[in-house]
Amino acid sequence: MTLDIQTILVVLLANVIGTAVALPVLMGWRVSRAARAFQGAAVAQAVGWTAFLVAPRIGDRWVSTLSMACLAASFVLLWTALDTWLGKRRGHRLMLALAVAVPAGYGLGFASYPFRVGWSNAGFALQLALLCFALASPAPHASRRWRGLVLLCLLALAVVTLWRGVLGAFFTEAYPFYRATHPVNVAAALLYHVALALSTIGFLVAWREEAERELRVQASTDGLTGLLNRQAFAGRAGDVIAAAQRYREPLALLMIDIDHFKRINDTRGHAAGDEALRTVARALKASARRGDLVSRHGGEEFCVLMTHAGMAEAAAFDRRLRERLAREPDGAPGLSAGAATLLPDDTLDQLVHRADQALYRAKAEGRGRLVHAA
Ligand SMILES: Nc1nc2c(ncn2[C@@H]2O[C@H](COP(=O)(O)OP(=O)(O)OP(=O)(O)O)[C@@H](O)[C@H]2O)c(=O)[nH]1
Repeated sequence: MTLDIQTILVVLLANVIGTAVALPVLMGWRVSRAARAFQGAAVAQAVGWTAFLVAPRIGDRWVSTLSMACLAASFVLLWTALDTWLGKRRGHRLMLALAVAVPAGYGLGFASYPFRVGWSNAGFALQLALLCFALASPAPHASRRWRGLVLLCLLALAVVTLWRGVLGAFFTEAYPFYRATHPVNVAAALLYHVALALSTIGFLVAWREEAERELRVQASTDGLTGLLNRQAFAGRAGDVIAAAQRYREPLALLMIDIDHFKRINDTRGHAAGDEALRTVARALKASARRGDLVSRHGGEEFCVLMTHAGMAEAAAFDRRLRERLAREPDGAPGLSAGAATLLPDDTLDQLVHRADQALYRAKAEGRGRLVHAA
């Protein structure tokens, strides 16, 4: 059986264009930044391949150069998607530099066949290697399966691309034009088919994983302030309390309530009330240490569970919080707070109840203060 490279390339083009059109149709337009970058990469590939395959017919150096620019840009877009899905990746500048250098060198050195083939393929191989590096670098939140699949596809493409570049640059006599039926051309085109299908599946799984992560975050946070919601707080606080009791470590809980919050709503409107809640939430987050749990307990009440902390640390937190709010340029509401420390047999509810009683006393004693539970 002989494989006709012309036919493979036409089918490949149909495949690439079909993928570029199908992705936004299936995924929708209103997707995350990473998913949009992935869709953009598919479009850039489709435009790049179309230009690449029609260029020799028009005999146009600039159409070929445009195709190089599109293909190089598609790798940048894939890198951007990975940078979001996997967490900050290294190599961004090099990726961008290659996306400029590949088409620029190709266009300027177009007259020399060995140079342009060697240059562009070496550049693409390097971009693919950078994508592989991004996939292989640690990413604790992402599944290894889709990363492994995409990594395998891109690594194989990098090897074939480099192989093609070396042949074109240094063994030009033995390596004919990419549309001639040559083993490396057939292998590259077939591999591209498989890699396109498998890596598209891999990227779609990455997108689903992102959506699941987003849902988990939404389910555990308060929409207005971005703090933990009451339910998520209770789940995590239970573990923190159990650990503190096992290792006999001190733990403090602060219940904080905005003073006369109803007045803010009534006099300045609901939007001003919401802004006051966000201001307090920001100050709480900024005043907390790593490991402390900060939640919106409901309405205008907040809760902070401080690890390795007793009454002195709770008082220091309260002071830091008030100082921070006093520095707010647009002013900030007053707060009342109640603090309680963990007893050996406490449950979360008992701890919260004591802090709540202290908060109640703070309100009764005139507001704007911290009261420690007895
Ligand atoms: N803007 C806004 N208001 C809220 C939100 N949740 C609860 N509230 C309002 O918060 C107000 C709480 O009022 P109160 O419980 O009387 O408390 P307060 O006015 O702060 O009085 P003290 O706690 O005694 O100082 C109510 O008017 C609620 O409608 C919210 O998400 N946004």
